[in-house]
Amino acid sequence: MSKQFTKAEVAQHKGDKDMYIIIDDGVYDVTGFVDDHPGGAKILKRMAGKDATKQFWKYHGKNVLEKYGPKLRIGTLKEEAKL
Ligand code: HEM
Repeated sequence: MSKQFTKAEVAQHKGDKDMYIIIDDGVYDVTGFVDDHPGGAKILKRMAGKDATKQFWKYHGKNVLEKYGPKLRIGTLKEEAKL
């Protein structure tokens, strides 16, 4: 079973050497990828620790996640009670 993260846990990983982002229900470690990102490091760093679902699907298709997802995905977003 893949590791589960809360949004609060992901939010702690927003440093240059420790960078997670959320896309849909997946948590991705983009630390080693950020400098290779074809869209630039800056735009990706701005989403560090956050839910980048909307931004991701605005600029990329499913094929991008199929290609890079397996290498970068480290777990799943934990379902949290909605108040
Ligand atoms: C796991 C996360 C991500 C991966 C694997 C990824 C990967 C890529 C790839 C492969 C491309 C080139 C696309 C192509 O050649 O068609 C690209 C372009 C781009 N990405 Fe990302 N990306 C990620 C996250 C993000 C996020 C969160 C943003 C926005 C905040 C972003 C913004 C962009 C932009 C603006 C481009 C350039 C689009 C263009 O030239 O038309 N990316 N990305």
